[in-house]
Amino acid sequence: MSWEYGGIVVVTCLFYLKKYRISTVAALLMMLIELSVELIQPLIISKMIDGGIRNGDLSSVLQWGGFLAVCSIIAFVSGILSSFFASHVSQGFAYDLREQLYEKVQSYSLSVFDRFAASSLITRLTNDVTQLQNTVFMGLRIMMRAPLLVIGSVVMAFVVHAELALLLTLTVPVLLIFLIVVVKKAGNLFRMVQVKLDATNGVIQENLIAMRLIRVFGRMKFETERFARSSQELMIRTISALRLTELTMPIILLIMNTGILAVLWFGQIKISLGEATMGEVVAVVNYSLRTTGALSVFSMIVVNFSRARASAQRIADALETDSNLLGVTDGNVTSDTINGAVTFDHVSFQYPDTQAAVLHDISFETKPGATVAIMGATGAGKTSLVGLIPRLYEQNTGVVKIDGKDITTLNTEYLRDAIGYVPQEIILFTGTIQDNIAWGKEDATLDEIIEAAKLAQIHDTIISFPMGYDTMLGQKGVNLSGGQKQRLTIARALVRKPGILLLDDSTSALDIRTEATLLQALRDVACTTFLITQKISSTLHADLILLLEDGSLLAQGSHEELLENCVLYQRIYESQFSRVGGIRHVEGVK
Ligand SMILES: Nc1ncnc2c1ncn2[C@@H]1O[C@H](COP(=O)(O)OP(=O)(O)OP(=O)(O)O)[C@@H](O)[C@H]1O
Repeated sequence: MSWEYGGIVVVTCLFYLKKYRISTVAALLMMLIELSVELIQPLIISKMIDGGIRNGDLSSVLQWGGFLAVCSIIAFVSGILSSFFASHVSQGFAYDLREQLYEKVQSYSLSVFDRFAASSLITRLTNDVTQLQNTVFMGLRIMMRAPLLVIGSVVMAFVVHAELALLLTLTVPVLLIFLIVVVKKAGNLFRMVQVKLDATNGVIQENLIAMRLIRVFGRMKFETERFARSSQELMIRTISALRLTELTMPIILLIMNTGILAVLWFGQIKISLGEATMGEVVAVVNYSLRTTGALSVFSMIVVNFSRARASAQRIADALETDSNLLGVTDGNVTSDTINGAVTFDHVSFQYPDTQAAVLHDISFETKPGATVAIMGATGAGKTSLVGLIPRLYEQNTGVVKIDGKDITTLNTEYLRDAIGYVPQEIILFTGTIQDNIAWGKEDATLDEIIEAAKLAQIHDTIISFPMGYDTMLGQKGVNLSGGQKQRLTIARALVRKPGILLLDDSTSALDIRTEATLLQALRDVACTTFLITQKISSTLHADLILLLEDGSLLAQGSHEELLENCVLYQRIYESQFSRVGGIRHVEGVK
C-alpha cells in the first residue's frame, strides 16, 4: 500500500473499511435512497404548482402533496439509518486504526522510539486518528452525497428545462477549479497545524511531569509563558488555515447565487414568451438552491479532507517506520533456564544517529549468581552497557554472551523474560501496590508478591500502611518516598525470579543500612546482579567491580584488588570513607 500520494486518505480508509463492508454498503445505500427522494421533491413541487395550484385542481394538489409527504418520511428514515451505519463504521475504523498504531509503537526498538517525540506519538494516536474518523463519517454521509446531489440536481434541471439548466451548469467548472486550489492550500496549512499541536502537547507533557521541579525552582511564570508562546503559535497556524475555510464558503455562495439570479432573470423572460412554465422555473431554482447547499457543504468537507490528508500522512509515517532499524535479528534459541553467566567480548557501541561510540572495547566475564558493580562518572556509559544485555540496543562490534551463547542467537522474548530491569527513572503505575509489583509477572500469586517485597526490603513498610498491599498509589507513586519507590520497583523486577537483575542506580535513595541488607538478600538468591552505583558501600561485597571512564573499562576486579591497583578507585574510596564516617560502619551492618 502506497502512502505517499494524494489518494492517501482514500487508500487508508478503504484498507481499514474492508472489515465493515456490510455497514459501509448499508450507509451508502441509505444515503442514495435519501438523495433520490430529495431529487424528486422539486419535480413534485413543480407538478403541484402547474397541474394543481395554477388550475385550482384541489385533488391534484392533495395527490402530489401526499406523494411529497411520503417522500419526506422516506428521506427522514433513510437519513437516520445512513447516519447510524456511518457512525458504526467510523467508530470501528478509528478503533482499529488506533489499536494498530499503538501496537506498532509498542514494537518500536528504542532507537526508533528516540526518533519520535512522545507528544507527537500521542497526537498521532488521538487527534490524527480522530481527523480520519471524522472524514470517514463525513465520507459516508456527505462526501459522496454532496457531489451526487450536485450531479443529480443538474441532470434533473435539464430534464425540467434544458436552457435554464445550462445557466446553472456554467458555474460548475469555475467552482471545481476553485475547490482544487483550496484542497492544495489547505493540506499544507493543516500539516503545520498538526506540527504545532505536537509542540504544544510536548510542552504540556513536560510541564505536568516536571510540576514539582517547576514549583521548587519557581519557574511557573517562565513555563506559563513557554506554554502561552506555543499555544499562540498553534492559534496563529489554526487561524490561517481556518481563514481559508471561512473564505471558501462565501465565494462558492457568490458564484452560485449569480447563477440563480441568471436563472430567475432568463426564467421570467421565458415565461413571458410562453417557453417555460412557472413550475419549471421554480423547479430549476430549487435545484440550483440544492446545488448551492451541497457545494457549500462540500467545500467544508474538502477542507476537512485536506486536514485528514495531513493526519493520514503522519499516521502512515508512524505505521511504516521500520521497527527493526538496527537490523536486530531475533534468534530462536530457548532453553529452560538462564543461569546468568554474562560475557562481554570486545564490545563497542554507538547510538544510532550519533557521532561517537559510547562504549569502547569492553571485555569482562561473570559467573552465574555473581554481583557485578558498575562504577564511573556520569556519562561514562554505565546505563548503555547494561542496556545491551536485554538487547534494548545492539552493540556495533564484539559479542555479548549469556551462559556461553551469543545473545543474538537467543529468542528475544525468552531472553527478556529471564531479566529483571530496574531503570534509573522510577516508573510506577496508578493502581495498588500489589498491582505494581505484579506488573512484573502477570500471573504472580500473592505469596510470590510478598516474597519479592521481602527480598526488596519493602514488605514491612507495606504492611505498616492501613491498606497494606491494597494501598492505592497515586500517579507515579506520589504517596511514597523516593527510597520506598525504588524498593517497590526492585520488588517488581524480583517477582519475575530473574536469572539476571539489572539495577540502574536503584539504591541511591536508600540509607546505608537498608541498602546493605538489600544487597545481602540479593546475594542469597540465585541471580546475577548488575548494580550501577556511585557508592563504595555497594561495591564492597561485589564479586566484580567494573570501573568505566569515558566508555572504556578503566579497571575491573574485586574491592580489594581495585583498592590495591586502581588510583581512581582509591580516590573514590577515600572520599566516601571520610564522608560517611568510615566504611567500617557499613561493614558493621553486615
Ligand atoms: N538514547 C541515546 N541516544 C544518544 N546518545 C545517548 C543516549 N543515551 C545516552 N547517550 C549518550 O551516551 C553516553 C553514555 O550515557 P549513559 O547513560 O550510558 O551514561 P551513564 O554512565 O549511565 O550516566 P549516568 O551516571 O549519568 O546515568 C552519554 O554521553 C550520553 O549522552
